[in-house]
Amino acid sequence: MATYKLLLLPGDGIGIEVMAEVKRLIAWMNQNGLGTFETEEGLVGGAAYDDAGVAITDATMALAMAADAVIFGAVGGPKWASVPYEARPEAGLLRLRKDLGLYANLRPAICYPALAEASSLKREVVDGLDIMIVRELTGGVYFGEPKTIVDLGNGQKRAIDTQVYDTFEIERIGRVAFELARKRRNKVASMEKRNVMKSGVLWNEVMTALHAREFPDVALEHVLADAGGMQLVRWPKQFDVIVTDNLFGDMLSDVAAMLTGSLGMLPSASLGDVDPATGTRKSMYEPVHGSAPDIQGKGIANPIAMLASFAMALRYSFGLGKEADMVEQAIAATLDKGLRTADITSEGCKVVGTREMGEAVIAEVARIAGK
Ligand SMILES: NC(=O)C1=CN([C@@H]2O[C@H](COP(=O)(O)OP(=O)(O)OC[C@H]3O[C@@H](n4cnc5c(N)ncnc54)[C@H](O)[C@@H]3O)[C@@H](O)[C@H]2O)C=CC1
Ligand SMILES: CC(C)CC(=O)C(=O)O
Ligand SMILES: [Mg+2]
Repeated sequence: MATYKLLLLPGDGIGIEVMAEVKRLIAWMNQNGLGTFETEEGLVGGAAYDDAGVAITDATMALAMAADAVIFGAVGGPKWASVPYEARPEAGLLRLRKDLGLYANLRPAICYPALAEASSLKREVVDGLDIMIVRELTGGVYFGEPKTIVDLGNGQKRAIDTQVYDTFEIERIGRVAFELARKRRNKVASMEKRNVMKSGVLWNEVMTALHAREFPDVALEHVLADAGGMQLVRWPKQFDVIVTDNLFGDMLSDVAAMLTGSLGMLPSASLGDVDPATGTRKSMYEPVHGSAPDIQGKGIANPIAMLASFAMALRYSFGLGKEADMVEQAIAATLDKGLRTADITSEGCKVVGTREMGEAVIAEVARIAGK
């Protein structure tokens, strides 16, 4: 059995708490012959800033480069509200994404049947929901230059963020979306704002050409991103794959998270190109949520997004699809039994903490694996 090298970056706040449950799962899988994983751990975000004055050190970046996959918790928090902008915790995450070339962020939003009641929307709107948001992750306004605040000298300041997209960036994320759609329900909704943004005009043009040239068998619709947000809460089941830019993808995936019951449910995979020489790709797996300062240290964070992110690592980085299915089935079975963390609780359910939920999921993996 191949040995895989994982770099674990718990980060800050509940990142550390939910990562503890992934560590428990990895240890269990190692002990029970479901995989062979070697783990190393590093600091990122506020934890790295406290230790070394930067949001991620070059040494930790080198470990990330050498790993078969990075498993990331979450960064940030009020403690670091006034650190220099370049050293803010979130800068560590952005550097990992950019330097590892992780341009494709897959954010599946699946509403587990047991959780249809936990959504703020009506059961029939979310029951059976299964959509995939494909967010461009290394371009757009989060990275474009100039990015600055200038003093205008008259008591006013001007903040500048720049939205930049080149054809190749739109094409490669489009390709990821169309290829995923072919394995799903064969539908792509491309979301931009061509009515007010030049980047939206180019996005639309490139997606249309790519579709005609390489993916005419997939249904493509163009949706203005604001209307897309509205449609996501009106009737989300109309969508299969949504492809969009970095900023809109960030926002729309938080919206989609609430369809599934909680931000604590949404996993993600961030992928780079496959290296033709080795057949491998750089990758990082992280929950969609942040460090949740409002609940940190209470032991009540939902570890499911983090555990499901690890399941995505099994599937997308290690070809362990069967094991990934087991973890996902174990999550569903745990929810079916009525166990809930506080963020997804509903009447008649048993509220448990982070650790109890992690242990319950592992117990279900063991049952499914016959161990
Ligand atoms: N990938 C990352 O590391 C991200 C980091 N952040 C950072 O996290 C910090 C807090 O940001 P917020 O806007 O509060 O977003 P957040 O995602 O941390 O929290 C939003 C709300 O969702 C709840 N929540 C999130 N994850 C949960 C979980 N697993 N279980 C139960 N409840 C959960 C929180 O308690 C909070 O009420 C900020 O510094 C922000 O920049 C935000 C988003 C992503
Ligand atoms: C840099 C991150 C904090 C941005 C974000 O919210 C996300 O990627 O989900
Ligand atoms: Mg976000």
